[in-house]
Amino acid sequence: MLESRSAVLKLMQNQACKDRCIDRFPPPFSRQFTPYRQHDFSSAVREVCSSPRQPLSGLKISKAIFLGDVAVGKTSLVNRYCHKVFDRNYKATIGVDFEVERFDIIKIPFNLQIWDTAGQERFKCIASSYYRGAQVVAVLFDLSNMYSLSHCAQWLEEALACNTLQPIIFLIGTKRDLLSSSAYKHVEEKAACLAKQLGAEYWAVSSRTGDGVHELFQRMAALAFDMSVLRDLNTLNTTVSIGSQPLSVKPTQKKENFKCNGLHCQ
Ligand SMILES: Nc1nc2c(ncn2[C@@H]2O[C@H](COP(=O)(O)OP(=O)(O)OP(=O)(O)O)[C@@H](O)[C@H]2O)c(=O)[nH]1
Repeated sequence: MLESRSAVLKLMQNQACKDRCIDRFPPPFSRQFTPYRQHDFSSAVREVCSSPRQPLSGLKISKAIFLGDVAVGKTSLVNRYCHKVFDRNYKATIGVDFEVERFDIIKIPFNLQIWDTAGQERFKCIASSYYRGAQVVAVLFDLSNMYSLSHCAQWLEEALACNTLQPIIFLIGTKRDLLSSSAYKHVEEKAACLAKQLGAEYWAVSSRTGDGVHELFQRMAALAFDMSVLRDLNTLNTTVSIGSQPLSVKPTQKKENFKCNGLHCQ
């Protein structure tokens, strides 16, 4: 009995490790809908992380903020990923909620702080006081509510106004399960165009079914980690010596425009 219980525990631990250990760079939702075109961690990051004398100090932490209109599904997305649950009932977030997810990225411990903010106008000034220092800005909209898409630029503008360094930006369509394939395609065209204008990576997910959720967070963590290590290296020096080989540090994340697939962006 005890043996089988510890076997189950071990299995669960292995699964948790598999979920949170990232060695390969996770792909975007679509290669067309991202300004982040790299296929792997930056070579400087791989090199410094595999060195026994890696100069990175302390635990790596990045802050991700989740923004968007009321009831678009911010809390549901965070809860689906962090606690593997989905609640049909709506409970408004008051101010902000906070979660920390621990990853092992190319064998380096990394914490992603997830700040789930309130969409309701009356809590906005509390929520916006948490925007500062975000390395990731995730703007969410409800795929079944085009109004929520039209407010995304405003949400992003407010987040960027509080941050001096350029964050990694995601535009995330939620509640994918509520749309038929053809209805979804129509929304995707508009959302992908907006993502391009905002310099954001586009994703569509469902917290109810879990579709795309794990992949999204893996991608978010990997991009945030890569950027964070590059920034550390830049601050340490523009050149870090590993053994006798000097390691050149590239500038932070290069952003490129992505194809809009022949669509008209309005
Ligand atoms: N069908 C479906 N419903 C969803 C999904 N995600 C969220 N919901 C529902 O949408 C409603 C709002 O979800 P929340 O996660 O509370 O929304 P929120 O953006 O955190 O809301 P605020 O805290 O007020 O800003 C709830 O009733 C959820 O059950 C989804 O993927 N599919």
